[in-house]
Amino acid sequence: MSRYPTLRSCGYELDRTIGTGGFGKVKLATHTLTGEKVAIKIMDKTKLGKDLPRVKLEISALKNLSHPNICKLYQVIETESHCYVVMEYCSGGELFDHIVEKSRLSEMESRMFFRQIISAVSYLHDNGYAHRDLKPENVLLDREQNLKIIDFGLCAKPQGGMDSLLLTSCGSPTYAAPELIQGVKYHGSEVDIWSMGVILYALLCGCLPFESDNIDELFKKILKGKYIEPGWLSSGSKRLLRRMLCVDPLKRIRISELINDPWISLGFGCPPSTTNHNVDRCKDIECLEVISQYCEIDKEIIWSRISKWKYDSETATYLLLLNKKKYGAPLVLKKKE
Ligand SMILES: O=C(Nc1ccc2c(c1)CNCC2)c1ccc(F)cc1
Repeated sequence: MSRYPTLRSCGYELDRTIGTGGFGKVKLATHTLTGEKVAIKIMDKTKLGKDLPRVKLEISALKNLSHPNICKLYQVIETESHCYVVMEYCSGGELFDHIVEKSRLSEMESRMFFRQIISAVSYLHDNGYAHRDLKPENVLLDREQNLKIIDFGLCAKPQGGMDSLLLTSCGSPTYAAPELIQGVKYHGSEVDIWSMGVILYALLCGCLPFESDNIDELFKKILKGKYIEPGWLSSGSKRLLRRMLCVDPLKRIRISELINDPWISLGFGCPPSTTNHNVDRCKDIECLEVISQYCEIDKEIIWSRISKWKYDSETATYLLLLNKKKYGAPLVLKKKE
C-alpha cells in the first residue's frame, strides 16, 4: 500500500522520488484520468514549522502566474498532516545537470535558454513579483527542452510594488547579490538580475563566477564582484556579464535594457517575448466537451466551476487536458472502473 493513500484516492499513482529539499520531497506521479505525468511536492506540515509560510507564499504566487517558462501548478491537496502541491513534470530535469553534462554550452545554446529566463523574469516583475532565489537548480527543462522556473518559496510581492525596498536576506549566497548579503535594503528586481548574471555565467563557462568553501571568502568575492573571464567568451557576452554582475545595484543593467541588449537578440532578430501569458485561463471548448461527456454534466456548468480556478481535481484535469492538446495527444479520459 502506498505511503500516501490520500494521493491514490485523489486520482494520482505515485512513482519514484525525483527531488528532495528542505521542505520535503518531490515525487513523480501519474494523473490517473488523463495518464499525464506530474511532479508532486509532498510536505509534512508538522515538520514544516517556520517554513509553512514559504509554502503558502509559493502556492499563492503560482496561482497568480501563468507563463510557458514558469512551472505550472495543477492542484493543491491539503490534509491534517500533509500538503501536496501537484506541479508540471519537467522530464529534462535541472538545467544545471544539462550544463555539467556538456561541461559548458555554446553561446547560441546559452542564449536560447537565457532568453526564456528573461521572458519569465520580466513577466514575474511585470506582475509585481521578485523570485529572489534564482539559481540553476531552480531552472528545469521539459521534454522539449523548454525552460521552467520552479521554487517560488522565497518570492516577494512587496506591497508598495516593485519599487519598494526589501530587507529579508534569503536565497543561496552563491547566487545572491552583494546588497542582499550585506543586509542592506534592496530592490527584488535588482537581485534577480544579479542571479540571472550568475546563471548566464554558468551557462557560458560551465562553472560559477564566485565560489569558495569558506562562506566569508565567498562573501568577499561577491562584494568585490571580480570573476574570471575565460578566453572563449565573446566580447558581447563579457560586456553583458559585466552589466549584470555589477556590484552597485544602481549601475546594474535593468530588465528593460536586458531585453533590448543586442547580444540577447543575436541570431534571433528580435527581443525575447514579454507579452502577458494567461493562455491557461482560456475557455477551451474541446477540453470542456471531454470532461462534460465524462461527468455527464453540461459543459457550461463544468466551465462555471473550472473558471473559479480552485486548483482542485477539476482544475488539474482541465489543465492536463490542455497540456495533452498542446502536444497533440488524444483528448481522452480513462473510463471509470
Ligand atoms: O519535474 C520536476 N523535477 C524533476 C523532473 C525530472 C528529473 C528530475 C527532477 C531530476 N532527475 C532527472 C529527471 C519538478 C517539478 C516541479 C517542482 F516544483 C519540482 C520538481
